[in-house]
Parts: sequence; C-alpha cells; structure tokens
Amino acid sequence: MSTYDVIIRNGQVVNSDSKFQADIAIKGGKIQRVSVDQPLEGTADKEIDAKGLHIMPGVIDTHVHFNEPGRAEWEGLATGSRSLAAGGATAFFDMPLNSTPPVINKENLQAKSNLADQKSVVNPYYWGGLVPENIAELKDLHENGVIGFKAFMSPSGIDDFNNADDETLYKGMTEIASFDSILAVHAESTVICDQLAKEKISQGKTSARDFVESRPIISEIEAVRRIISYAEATGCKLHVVHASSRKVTDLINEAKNKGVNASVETCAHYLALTVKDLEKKGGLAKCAPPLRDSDEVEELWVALANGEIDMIASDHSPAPASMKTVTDNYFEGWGGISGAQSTLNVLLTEGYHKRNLPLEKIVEVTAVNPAKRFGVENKGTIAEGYDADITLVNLEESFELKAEDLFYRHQHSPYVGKTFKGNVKTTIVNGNVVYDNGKIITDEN
Ligand SMILES: NC(=O)N[C@H]1NC(=O)NC1=O
Ligand SMILES: [Zn+2]
Ligand SMILES: [Zn+2]
Repeated sequence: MSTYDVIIRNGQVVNSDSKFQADIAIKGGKIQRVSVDQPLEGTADKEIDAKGLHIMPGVIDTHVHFNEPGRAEWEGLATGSRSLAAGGATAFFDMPLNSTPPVINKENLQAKSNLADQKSVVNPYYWGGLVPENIAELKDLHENGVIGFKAFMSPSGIDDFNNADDETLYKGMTEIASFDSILAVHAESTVICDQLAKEKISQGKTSARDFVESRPIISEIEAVRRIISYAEATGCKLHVVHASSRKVTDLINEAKNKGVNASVETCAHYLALTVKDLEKKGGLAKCAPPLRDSDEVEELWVALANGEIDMIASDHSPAPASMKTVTDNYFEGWGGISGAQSTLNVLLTEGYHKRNLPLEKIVEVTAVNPAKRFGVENKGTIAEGYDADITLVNLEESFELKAEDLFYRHQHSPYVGKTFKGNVKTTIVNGNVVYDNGKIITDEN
C-alpha cells in the first residue's frame, strides 16, 4: 500500500504570497503534505517529476458560458470543462445564460448541475440569474448553492434572459443583500449603446471601428456609476464583470475606498487584443464591451500590477463558426470570445514574460481572489489541507496555438496563430490528473 495517491516532486510552488521549492503529497483529493526544501518521504500510486516546472493553484474561471442545457451546439459542459483543464483551470463559475432554460430558478439550476456532475472534468459552480421576472426565486437559488447572481444592464443577446431595468436592479439588490449574497453585473448603458448603434446602422457605418464606437467606454462608466449607487443604497455586494478599461476599474476602486463592498473583473482578451485584432480577425474577436485600443490595454496592465483588478476571467462565450463570421457588418453575428483555454497562457506570455508581472500576482487574480470573494473554501492555494486542484506549468516552453489544440466544441478562437510562452503540462483536479501533455485523461481512458 502506498502512503499517498500522488506525489509531485521537485517543483517550484507559486502561491499568491510566496514561491518555494517543495514536494507535494496528495491523498483523498486533498493536499496532505507540502515538504519544503527536503524530499518528501513515502510512496504514491503516481509519482510526478515536476523538475523545471512551476506548481500553481488551478485557475478558477469565474466567468464562462458553457450553454448547456439547451444550447449545447454552441459549447457544452464536457468540451468547455476539458478546454479549461487544458488551460490549467480546475473550476468554473457558469453563467445563468446562454443555457436554456436559463438558471433563474431552482429547477433550472438542478437541471444544469445534474448535467455538470455527469460531464464536467473540473469543479463546477453556478451563477443564478437576476431578471425582471424572478425576484421571488432569488432566495431559493441562494439556498440551493449559487455562488452569486448575475444581471445584465443592457440586452443580453438571448431572448429568454431579459436585462434588468433600474427597478429590478434596486429590488433585486435589496433582496440579495438580505441574505448577504453578491450581484455581478454586465455594465453597459442600454440607452447609449442602442442609440449609437441605431445611428451608425442608419448611416451605413458598420465597420469594426463603428461597432466599437457604438459601445464606448462612457457607456460602461455610466452603468458602473449607477450600479455603485444601488450598491451603496442597498448594501448589496457588487461585482462588475469584464471591465474593458482602467477608467472603469478606477470607479470600483473609488467605491471600495468609500466603503462599498465591490470587486472588479477583467478578461484576458482586454489584456491581449485590441480593435486592430477585431479588424483583422472579424467576428472571432467580437465581444461586448468591445476590444479597445492599445493605450487602454497598457493602462489595464498597470491597473493589474497595482492591485486595482480583483480577478481575471475568460468570459468564454462561444458560438458556432457560422455565427462568428462577419463580412462587412460588425453589428451582425454573435458577440462573445472563445478563450477559456488560454487565460493562463495570456497572463504568462503578455504579463509575466513581457511586462514583468509577478507569478504571485497571476495566482492572486486567477485563484486566490476568486476563491475568497465568492466563498469557495479550501481552494486557490497550495497548502496542506487545501483541495488538490493544481496545474503544472513550463514557463519557458513556447508554442503556437493551433485550432486543433482547442478542446472547444468549435475549434476557433482569436488566439489561434498566437505564439504563447508558458505552457500548461498537467492539470490535477481533486487529486486526479485530468490533463497531461496535450491529452485529457478521464476514467474511460
Ligand atoms: N450572452 C453573452 O454571453 N454575452 C457575452 N458575450 C460578450 O461578448 N459579452 C457578453 O456579455
Ligand atoms: Zn457580459
Ligand atoms: Zn459573459
């Protein structure tokens, strides 16, 4: 009988506050021993030599749309979760849309979680939706384990998930505050975006730049200011997703300084891609809020380095290729980027290698802060007693991302063709190796 299930030897552990050489022993899905600077004694059913590799807490992707049930032809829990594992993620928070029926009541939550239990290779968590029709359902959703609620302040693009008007936001936040949960918002102004889009389209102005100009940063600023005022008035915890500009993250930080319980996410694509990519790659790089110019990208990196951004997620919101093809009208086609597999690659390449972003900071915004902010216990850190959710990374290995390397239901992404430095070699979820050297390892193989 071996002492442990898995031992990882000779790796360099990275936590959000430290880096050290250690051997790690896993048993029963937990990290049982972390032996710093001296060889760990004992045997294991599986020994992994991590010499030359960095051992990081698995990424917790707080923002994905896996679209199942109901829209599995766009993605799916099996394919989506495999892509995460291949990218070093060990948990995800699935958005209440674009699955159908959306997660706006307990029954729909259970339908999704039953499917995830069968299909996901990483740990699933769920956002509940806040829509004008479901304020009476929020408490039930909370009691059934959603990690928080998500509302759209502008149209969601999905017919069965209405955006929240001001009354819904105010009443919903009052209700969510009553049981101390949190509201995440997609913050763009409906009035500004709709009006500008109408104007552009009526003038035949439908280029990539026109689309971006129809969803300007001020539209995010307006919506974020408004939602902060509701957070102040109701005492509801607030989380702003996919801020595309430091001008937006600044507002959250000002609010925090005034004592508002708020946090902010940005996405890998706002750190790695610009309007030029949208022009070049067409629909593959279309999202909302849209990609910005390179000066905004650089400012976001500064914000990240300064601790002004709480977490980085993918907002993986895929669709079939036919819906991502833009010819000359950028107002047509699905807005949403396929990126779940590449978040860590982006942060290592563009952050650690190119801009000297410390590895500890990457762990903080991909693992520690997501776990802390949303009350996910025993995850986000490599330490004794924590869950064995771990990714092994070769920081120096470069590779060019190919479409056939993607585990998505549809093998496309704006990152295809990009050379990344920093490659995920192995991903361990609850003590089981689920991804190793380019392959998903499941019970069947
Ligand atoms: N419904 C949905 O997934 N929308 C997402 N896509 C995107 O680009 N931004 C979003 O909020
Ligand atoms: Zn959104
Ligand atoms: Zn989203």
